[in-house]
Amino acid sequence: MTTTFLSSSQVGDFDYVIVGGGTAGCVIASRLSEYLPHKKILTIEAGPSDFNNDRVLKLKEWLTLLGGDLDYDYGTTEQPNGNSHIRHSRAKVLGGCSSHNTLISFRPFEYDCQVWESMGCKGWNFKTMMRLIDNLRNQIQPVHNRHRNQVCKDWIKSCSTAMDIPIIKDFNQEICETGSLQQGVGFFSVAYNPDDGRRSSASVAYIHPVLRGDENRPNLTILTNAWVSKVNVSNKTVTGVNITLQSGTKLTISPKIETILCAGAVDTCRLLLLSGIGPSKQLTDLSIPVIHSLPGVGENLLDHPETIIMWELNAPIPPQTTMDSDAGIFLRRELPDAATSNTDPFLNPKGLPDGTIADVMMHCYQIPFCLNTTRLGYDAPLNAFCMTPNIPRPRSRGRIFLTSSDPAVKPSLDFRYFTDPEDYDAQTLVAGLKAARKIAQQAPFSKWLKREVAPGPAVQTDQELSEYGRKVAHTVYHPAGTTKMGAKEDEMAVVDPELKIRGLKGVRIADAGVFPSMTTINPMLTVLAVGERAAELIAWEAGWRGDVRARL
Ligand SMILES: Cc1cc2nc3c(=O)[nH]c(=O)nc-3n(C[C@H](O)[C@H](O)[C@H](O)COP(=O)(O)OP(=O)(O)OC[C@H]3O[C@@H](n4cnc5c(N)ncnc54)[C@H](O)[C@@H]3O)c2cc1C
Repeated sequence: MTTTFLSSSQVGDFDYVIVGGGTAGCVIASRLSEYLPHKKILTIEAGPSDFNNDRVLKLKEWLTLLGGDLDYDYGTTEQPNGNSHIRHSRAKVLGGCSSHNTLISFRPFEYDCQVWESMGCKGWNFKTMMRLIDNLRNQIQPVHNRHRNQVCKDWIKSCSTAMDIPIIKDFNQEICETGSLQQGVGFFSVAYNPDDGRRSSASVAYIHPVLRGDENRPNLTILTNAWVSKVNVSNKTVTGVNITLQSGTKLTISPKIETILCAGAVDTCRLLLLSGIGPSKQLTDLSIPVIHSLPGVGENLLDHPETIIMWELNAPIPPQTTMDSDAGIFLRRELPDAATSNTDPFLNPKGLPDGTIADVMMHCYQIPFCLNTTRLGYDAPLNAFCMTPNIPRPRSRGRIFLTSSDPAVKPSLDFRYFTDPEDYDAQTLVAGLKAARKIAQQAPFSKWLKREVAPGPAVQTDQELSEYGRKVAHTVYHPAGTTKMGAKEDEMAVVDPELKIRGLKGVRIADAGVFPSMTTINPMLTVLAVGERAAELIAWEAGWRGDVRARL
């Protein structure tokens, strides 16, 4: 059972404390309680439980959760080259963002792992990542036949013909076999149960079996509706955290062994900064005592920005779907191995060649996904189809920082969208928009289309497309990298390859914040793998020898 109550006599009972019962946090809670049955584990989640809550569990309802009571709903700072109006949804519920996202599931590319290793992330290679992902408990498969509608099928056919690229039956199988995706189109793999349309989120896959009583874990306590406000440090050792229960009661929890921070790429660094762990100048300027100087906290904010092109349809979309975004296309716009000429040493420090792996991606949306187009005056037709070109390996990077020592003030998220000096990011969107138009002219998909709504036929030149594409730019909701993993010599790294915070004992970070660079694809499976890896590393240190391959 989950609980919202903890008594003051229990504060010293636990061996491990996990902050955040989100995507990675649920994996770690489940695995640690399995691997170390004699250790007591406490998971502290700010939001409520998702157990038996169909409002959260029904995947198709995902959009209704955004901006609501289960969303931290972060804004962005002014984005001179992009869109300053983007809202960054982050879930406040057990399962974290895997409880309100679209659960599109991709394995990382071998190239992504090579770049990570080249940045000092020893042991995070493709073989290990594939082993960890093979071990995930989520139910993941390509969109079921019963959820494939005719518009989407026709779109896939037209993508294949117009761009002269293969239809991929199973993207993840392709990644396993070849290490990446080149150009191709197909239905996504999704973590869901096709029989009832419910999520196979981190909480459903890892925690619900315990809550249902199918798995017995007397050593696991899941405290919900409890906010962690501070990480406590003494003599360069994290001694635990301060929390506020739903009742308002404040407690200090002191684990016997370790604290694991899994509050996500925004909230882990928010919590660290408020605790005095981060860039000294920022903290001093805000009169927050510097407990441990770490310049990298909040830097290296990564995301997958996307833009949108929308058509009105001749007829309503047939009802079959998983969550209105069932398929996607991968393209290559740059010459082979173009990444070697990237001049930013922090993005690809060893100049690893990227061959011809995909560098443009588009999701399709079978709904009017018009959050950002209506603001510019475009209409929102009832029957609409959108393509959303995104930048798989973006070159602009931003930062998260505090503007106040008041914990109630949300941190500022400055993504610095489209600020890379080579204009690579904006050009990628332009290439995507042009490809989308080419696909729209191709039967059988073209037969469904009545008119292009946005940007509309008047917008034609590369410059016009770039301007439009950046103005309506949105996020694929993938913030990462703000407490990045890296080598000892990299002073901007926040954690080492064992996920331990530099210079502190008794603490690790395991969430999307540890990504040193962005994965080419949607990150959720990689975050789940970070959770699996963290659990192995922690359990190994405590004497678990369940999988000898777990050693670095
Ligand atoms: C709308 C949306 C759609 C997405 N779609 C996809 C997709 O289809 N495929 C994909 O691969 N990725 C997708 N993503 C991204 C993916 O879901 C995230 O990258 C991933 O889930 C992040 O996991 P995490 O463990 O880092 O953080 P989270 O899952 O966000 O977990 C953090 C947890 O910590 C809790 N927490 C935060 N602060 C505190 C605190 N102070 N005290 C206590 N608890 C706290 C939060 O409530 C939350 O439960 C999407 C994301 C969103 C928002």
